[in-house]
Amino acid sequence: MSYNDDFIQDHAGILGPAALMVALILTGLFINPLNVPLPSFFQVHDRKKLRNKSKAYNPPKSLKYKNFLVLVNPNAGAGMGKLTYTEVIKPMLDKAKMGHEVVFTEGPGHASQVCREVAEGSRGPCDCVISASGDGMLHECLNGLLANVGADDKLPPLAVVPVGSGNGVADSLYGRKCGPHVALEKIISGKPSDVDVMAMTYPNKPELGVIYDLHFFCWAVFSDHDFLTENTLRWIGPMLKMVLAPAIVIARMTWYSGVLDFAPVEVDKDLKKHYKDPKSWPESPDDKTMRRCDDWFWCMAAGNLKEAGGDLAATPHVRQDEGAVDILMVTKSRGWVSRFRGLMIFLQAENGEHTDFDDVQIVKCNRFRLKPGRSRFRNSPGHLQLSGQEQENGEVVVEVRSGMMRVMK
Ligand SMILES: Nc1ncnc2c1ncn2[C@@H]1O[C@H](COP(=O)(O)OP(=O)(O)OP(=O)(O)O)[C@@H](O)[C@H]1O
Repeated sequence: MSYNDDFIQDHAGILGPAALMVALILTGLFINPLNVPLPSFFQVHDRKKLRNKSKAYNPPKSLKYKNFLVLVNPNAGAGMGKLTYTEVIKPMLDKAKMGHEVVFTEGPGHASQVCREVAEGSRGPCDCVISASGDGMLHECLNGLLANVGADDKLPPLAVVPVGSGNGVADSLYGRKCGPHVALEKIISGKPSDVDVMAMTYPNKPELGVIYDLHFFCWAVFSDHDFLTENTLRWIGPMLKMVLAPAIVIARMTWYSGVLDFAPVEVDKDLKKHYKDPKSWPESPDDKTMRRCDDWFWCMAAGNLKEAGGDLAATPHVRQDEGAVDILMVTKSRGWVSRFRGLMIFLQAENGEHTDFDDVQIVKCNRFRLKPGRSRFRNSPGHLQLSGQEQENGEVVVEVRSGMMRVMK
């Protein structure tokens, strides 16, 4: 037996864990394949990559907007908010000679408070509010800006630099998986464009006021999915949870009873083939301008932008400024959808091709009312969400406010 063999035998108990530790550190430093949140010490590899790309940025000569407010969620996604600010946002804005104020948010509610101050004019001039975050904090910024808005108030446009786990707004505005450099480049040289806003109220709980969203309303399968990614599976990191969550919701295949009334609007001729004829549903007994879908739902969502996040083009034909949203439904009246079929719908939604399935129904509307019921076997009320943010569950009315906000793109 050689000296090496003796050494291995004597230290067998410690060598295994030590090797594992070294492997983990190397993985964290150089690869991080699961994209798990890492302490800043481990982010050397990401820092270099981001810095080099920022160095290559060549800003246009004359730029109209000068004062940006940057809100950074340091805990969004893989915890890359601060790093993205120091290695991408600050250097690129400096290169473009744009002034900016930065705020690192300290927790939920902070971004909305700052945006409220912006809307009230108590924070100085602001040409654009950039949320370096996922969809959730952008939703907060929108609600802060619109909290006390008057009809003539001129609000700064919103923009988002994607650092979250769900980046559906950035995917829709700047291109899927665009990354922070591409998004910021488009923001810096972009111009404001109108975007519709969904205004949600609770008819039985007026004290909850109005909650706004410019992206995605969901109930049933999408909100079950987002509840898993935001809560139960948050600790395993952004990449793994995005793989596990769809697998879990498809395995469970939960159906919810509910009553949906929607006010249909005309669809462009060339897009009609992707939409269901609203006359397939009866008039609502409560409102003759609406159609009623009283059914079991596996899926019910309303999208104002094409991308829901997580590489799903859930409502691929909607436009951000048409004064309407697209409702996506899978209901029992077209037959109970099997798990395999559910999986196919998820897979096809990656390219937005699910809208051509017979059991997927898409309608365009400018107002809807949802009375969510309970799930079929577990009697669970499910979840209501706006941009992945959990909302109080109950009967809701959603109205589309045409061009109520602007986004920089
Ligand atoms: N410093 C902070 N610490 C913890 N949570 C924060 C902080 N700042 C903001 N938040 C909250 O975190 C939530 C999620 O934010 P965000 O969308 O930026 O991240 P995310 O990880 O991508 O989440 P999502 O899964 O919604 O995409 C929001 O509700 C926001 O208010």
